[in-house]
Amino acid sequence: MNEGEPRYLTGFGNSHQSEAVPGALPRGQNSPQRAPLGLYAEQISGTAFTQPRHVNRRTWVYRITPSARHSAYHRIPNGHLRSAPFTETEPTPNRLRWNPQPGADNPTDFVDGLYTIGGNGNALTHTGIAVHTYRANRSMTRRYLVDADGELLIVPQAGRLHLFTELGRLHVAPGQIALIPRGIRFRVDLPDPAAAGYVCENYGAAFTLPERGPIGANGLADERHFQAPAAAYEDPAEVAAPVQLVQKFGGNLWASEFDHSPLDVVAWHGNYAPYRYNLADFTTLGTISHDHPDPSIFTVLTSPSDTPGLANADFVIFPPRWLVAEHTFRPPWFHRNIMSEYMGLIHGVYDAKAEGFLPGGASLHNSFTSHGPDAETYAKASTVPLAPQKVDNTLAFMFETRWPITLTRHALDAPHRQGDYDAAWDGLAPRFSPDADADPDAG
Ligand SMILES: O=C(O)Cc1cc(O)ccc1O
Ligand SMILES: [Fe+2]
Repeated sequence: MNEGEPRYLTGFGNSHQSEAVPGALPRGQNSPQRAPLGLYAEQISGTAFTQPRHVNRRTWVYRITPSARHSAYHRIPNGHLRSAPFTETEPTPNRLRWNPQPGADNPTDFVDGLYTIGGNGNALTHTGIAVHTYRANRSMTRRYLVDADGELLIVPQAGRLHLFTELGRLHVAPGQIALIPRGIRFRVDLPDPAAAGYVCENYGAAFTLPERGPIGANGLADERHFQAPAAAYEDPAEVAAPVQLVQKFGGNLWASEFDHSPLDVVAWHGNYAPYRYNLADFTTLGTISHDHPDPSIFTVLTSPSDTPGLANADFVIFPPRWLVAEHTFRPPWFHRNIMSEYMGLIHGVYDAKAEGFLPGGASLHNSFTSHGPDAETYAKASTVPLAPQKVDNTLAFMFETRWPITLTRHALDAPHRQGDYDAAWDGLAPRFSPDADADPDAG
């Protein structure tokens, strides 16, 4: 059940059904007196039973051992993992940027390699997000992870990840993303010597696709490009018990010893499932006349809040695209927003930053901090002849969130944080001249 390319089920939020062994899924009902093939039935509810149908998420699993059979959890060290509420540092109005974080020296699996940058909200009241990075150089062996605090949006930057989840296997590479729902158990194998990337731990409402409004029925991310895993389970004969299940709960790591693999689901049906998505499948829209659109046009996934249009978090990408706007300053404009923006770079160069924003690096522009193009980008983009231009070799992303992100102590004091980020805007000298043309670019 463990070899080769995984099989996938198509569609975002679909009600899927999948059997690793034919006949494992009961027909016509969820909980027969005895489930097929000697399996145990269990329901995993990602939403309250009574939430409206369009957001209701639950999956029925048919497993070898009930997940209830395990010993007590005990606390284990959190390493560099931290949770909301974030109180280690004062929220900062400064613009911050980090160089790529050094890789791990010691043997480090995905759990050990989680490193929290910061976040907002509260893990226990299911609001806000945490931003983490990961650096790993070995597979999780006889070890599994489950996060009761939030869902995990994993954005690989270097190295592939093989995710073996309760519901089956997902392979992801840089340029793709994976989402592990809250409460779903998994482990991470590394087919390459090392892996690095970013994680948005979403404490709030599950990520969903944004409304398209006047865009119409197509464009942005399409439901059919999301893939959930087909059922797959670890062969009990191949798992050397005891194994450790690490649970993130209330901001801390806990561990329980299991005498069997927690990945023992032989069949499942429902709509609460992990998925992967290839960012190259995103249909990128932009202006075909003038002016730079707001980046909400690049939203892949959104975690709504109780206020319509105000996201707990948005996952936004800046993929390769054509720029054709006439008489327009084409890169992002100077701006200050109520929303807070954590950005990372998967590869290439980001169009607002000619210098210093590196693949594997990151920036944070908290609520109402002034930012935008650096001096070099401004100088070029305000004078360049405006022929149609392909922005290629680039893939940046943003975790945009409704509340300021408060940093962890280690992220604020990190040696790889750039001390001179403010200098990016130093070269923007005043150019005001009352006698100049009123509107030299008027179209
Ligand atoms: O700050 C950034 O680079 C992200 C961003 C991009 C854009 O095109 C418009 C606004 C915005 O915050
Ligand atoms: Fe911004």
